[in-house]
Amino acid sequence: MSSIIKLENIKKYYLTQQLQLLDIIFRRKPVYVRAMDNVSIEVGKGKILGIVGESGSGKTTLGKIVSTIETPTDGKFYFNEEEITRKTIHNARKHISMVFQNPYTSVNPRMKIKQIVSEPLGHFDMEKTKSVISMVGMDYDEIANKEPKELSGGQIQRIAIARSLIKAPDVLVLDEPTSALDESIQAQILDLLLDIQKQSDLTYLFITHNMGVAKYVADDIAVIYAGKLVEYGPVKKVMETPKHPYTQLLIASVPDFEKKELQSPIGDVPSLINIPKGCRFSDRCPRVMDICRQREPEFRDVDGVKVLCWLYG
Ligand SMILES: Nc1ncnc2c1ncn2[C@@H]1O[C@H](COP(=O)(O)OP(=O)(O)OP(=O)(O)O)[C@@H](O)[C@H]1O
Repeated sequence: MSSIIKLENIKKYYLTQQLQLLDIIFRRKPVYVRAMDNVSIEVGKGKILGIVGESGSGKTTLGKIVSTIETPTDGKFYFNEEEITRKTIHNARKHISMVFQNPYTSVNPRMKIKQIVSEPLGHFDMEKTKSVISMVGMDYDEIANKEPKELSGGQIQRIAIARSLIKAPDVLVLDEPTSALDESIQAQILDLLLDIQKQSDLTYLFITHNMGVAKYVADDIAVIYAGKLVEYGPVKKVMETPKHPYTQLLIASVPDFEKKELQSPIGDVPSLINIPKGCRFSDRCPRVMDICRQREPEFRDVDGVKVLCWLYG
């Protein structure tokens, strides 16, 4: 399978504060947030990769790197098997688009809907604007001259999706595209996204904190914890026999008939400034062993799924 997106050992470290003159004089070391550490993933054309993890685990950082909004601190990123460098980034940008979580903050409230949708083109193109607005199930004549405040959250998210499609991208990075919406609307938007993906043979990186949503949409799942990929493989295998204790906790938190709402696993993602020694999940892991607090595990292939856990040697 040839990949359209490939990340190799990607790191993203954010400086917590710019060093001031006094810091330099007193030789204070810069402090970094290690939002992403050695992440490698690969997505085939026309596939959906679900990126799952709790708040603060680094999902948006990964999405921003893939959509070229952020540059990695280290590692390699290939688009259509061509490495992204300063020279090639402009070409990749034309083919990758991102949809953000909050529809109200992702569009300019003072613009008309037709301007919002056509803005990425740099000029107004009525045919293209009409076409993408119809792709998201809306009527151009009805909404073109309206402002965002006249639309519901679900309608604005449809507009944000139309806007992301206007340059006919090959890849969409969808960052929690339904989390800010009412439950009844969430399913409609998920189905719309799946229809568009099939019609246009798009590739999706679908970021979500909800394993249930990932199961519904994705071909493969990448589970991220504290900036590290901890489990990565085909959705069926990951959902049916989750290997990593963190993946098991995430799956247990999905609502079912007894549990009506998504419940966060107990505890918090550790600070990404003072990373704990050994496995980053060891403080919360129900199956922790001595070695987990001493040394970081390495990836193992277990039944076609990559797992970062000492339980598997
Ligand atoms: N520009 C930045 N400067 C400093 N730290 C940042 C920056 N962007 C993200 N971070 C930090 O990186 C870590 C990962 O953040 P990220 O937004 O990628 O996580 P997330 O899994 O998407 O969480 P959420 O679902 O809450 O958005 C967090 O600790 C966050 O505070």
